[in-house]
Amino acid sequence: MAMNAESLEGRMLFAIPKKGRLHEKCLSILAGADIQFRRPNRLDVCVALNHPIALVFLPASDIPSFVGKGNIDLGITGHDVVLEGAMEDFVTEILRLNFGKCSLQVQVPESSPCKTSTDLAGKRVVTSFEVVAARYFGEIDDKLGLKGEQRTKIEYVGGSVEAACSLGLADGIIDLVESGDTMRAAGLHAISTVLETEAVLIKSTKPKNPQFDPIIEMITKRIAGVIAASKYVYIQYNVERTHMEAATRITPGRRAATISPLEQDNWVAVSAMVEKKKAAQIMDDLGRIGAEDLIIFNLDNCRV
Ligand SMILES: Nc1ncnc2c1ncn2[C@@H]1O[C@H](COP(=O)(O)OP(=O)(O)OP(=O)(O)O)[C@@H](O)[C@H]1O
Ligand SMILES: O=P(O)(O)OC[C@H]1O[C@H](OP(=O)(O)OP(=O)(O)O)[C@H](O)[C@@H]1O
Repeated sequence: MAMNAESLEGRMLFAIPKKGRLHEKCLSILAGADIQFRRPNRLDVCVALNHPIALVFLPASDIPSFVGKGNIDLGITGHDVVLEGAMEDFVTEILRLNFGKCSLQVQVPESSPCKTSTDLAGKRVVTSFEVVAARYFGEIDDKLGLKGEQRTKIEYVGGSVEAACSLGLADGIIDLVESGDTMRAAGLHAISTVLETEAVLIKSTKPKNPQFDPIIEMITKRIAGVIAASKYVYIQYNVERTHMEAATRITPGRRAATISPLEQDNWVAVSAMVEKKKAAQIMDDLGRIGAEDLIIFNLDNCRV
């Protein structure tokens, strides 16, 4: 189906990274929020089948400026990408999405004498994040009173940043680190963290189309539910009434734990949402205070 301005009339435009690290997760968020679409091969704009929304598939790095300028109403990208696009005053990060988590770090060869970013000041730094890097080293250079040629030389490369030191192009780099595998394989180590990032849902600070506020709010709530459902599990267990207080200290729930009496005297059933990453530890702790019949349920979706 060819897309024209008419078919987009009255539709809230929602930008999604078209490829790269964030793409797949965004598709599962759209599915979880029940935004249905059929994307014809190679087409970057497609209308949702069940909402007045059009999805626009764009490079993650272009999304902040489109949203910031108001050409697109809503978008998903990385927090790092917002900062690199210098768009933090033009977009509002309405939700953290709990994926695409990594850190932007200053790295040097294992053998480098530079132990801190200050040691690296004045030298050559290669990065794909030239805006963030210039700001970061600009402040250090200012503090050290470095002028002109003495200041840190930031050079942009589009990818394979980790190769720059071994190629003799740089004394250090600024690049994203998740597991650290890329950094270690290149014989580098981190000497400082410039920022922590994760995927974010963004809208314009000054929306051009305020008529879309209600649908943006609805989609935001749905996505928040999808994220919470992936972050939390539901735990249910039985415990003697005398241990109830200790038990609810371990599983206080988001608002409060649900406690129901059991037919068996002096026993209660407790259920509560707990963070998925803490679930194993919580089960150990509950076992220690005598909780029994522990069951963990995954959540498909929720509103919290
Ligand atoms: N290793 C990683 N772990 C987690 N998130 C990451 C990682 N690398 C990148 N990201 C996040 O994904 C965003 C986009 O990174 P990615 O490398 O996929 O983009 P891209 O370079 O625009 O894509 P492509 O290389 O396909 O053009 C980053 O800005 C960051 O927010
Ligand atoms: O710490 P790690 O888990 O190794 O991840 C970090 C790597 O991931 C990203 O690159 P990506 O693999 O997306 O490729 P790119 O260099 O083409 O962006 C980033 O630029 C690092 O190189």
